[in-house]
Amino acid sequence: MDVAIAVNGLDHYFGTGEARKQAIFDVNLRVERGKLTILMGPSGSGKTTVLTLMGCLREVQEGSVNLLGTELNGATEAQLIGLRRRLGFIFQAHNLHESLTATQNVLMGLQVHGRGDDRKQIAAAHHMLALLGLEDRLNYLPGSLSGGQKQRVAIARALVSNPDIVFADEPTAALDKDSGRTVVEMLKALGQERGTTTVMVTHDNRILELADRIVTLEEGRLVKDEFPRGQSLKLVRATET
Ligand SMILES: Nc1ncnc2c1ncn2[C@@H]1O[C@H](COP(=O)(O)OP(=O)(O)OP(=O)(O)O)[C@@H](O)[C@H]1O
Repeated sequence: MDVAIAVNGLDHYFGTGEARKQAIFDVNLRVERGKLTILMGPSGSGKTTVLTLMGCLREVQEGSVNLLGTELNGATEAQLIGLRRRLGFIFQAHNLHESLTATQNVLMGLQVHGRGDDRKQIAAAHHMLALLGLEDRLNYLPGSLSGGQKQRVAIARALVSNPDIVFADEPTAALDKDSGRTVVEMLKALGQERGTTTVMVTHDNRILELADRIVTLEEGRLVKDEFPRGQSLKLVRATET
């Protein structure tokens, strides 16, 4: 398979000295390019820690994370900056700039990449907002948007740069059933059309059926790895060799 992320023997610790506590234990995972992988598990099982380790948002302490062909354990700051440019992040706390309109917030997702001229960038931002059903909210400030609308602006900001990998932590939590499903269907379509890989942490049972793969963590360990469309882990491993 075409691997976007390969995790091997990943451990992670929080705290120092006597307070040092292991949160992640020997996680091994290969994430296939263009697929939607969901991370599940009880609160405190380590989902966000694994997501942020894979997304270069936390330093890899032990084990290996190979992201888009680059090893993160021991990577230089320049390598990490280069890699982060190829990633999109959608988090629960959407961190929109309150003084910027929806369009301007989405443009932030492009300007850090320094791409294209203004007109093209604005058209891309408007297109992405329209895909998320916000065509009549382009010039609204976050303060005048609902929680679900703000979340969709954050999603547009993450996707507008056409990232190779999208890391999403509870992206549908603030959305009603239909808009939650629409967002996940969009991420799936991006996988099929552009090869975008999505890794998503969710408790939202309503979207599980859309996943290509569901990985379950418990107490920092990977305990289940399922392919809902009947493809078994064994088969995938067999085609790798
Ligand atoms: N910054 C931190 N300092 C100390 N311990 C932490 C820190 N972040 C996470 N932990 C601990 O690591 C473990 C895994 O936390 P993590 O946030 O990854 O779990 P989670 O599965 O994402 O939980 P939730 O579903 O509640 O978001 C927990 O025991 C948590 O208390």
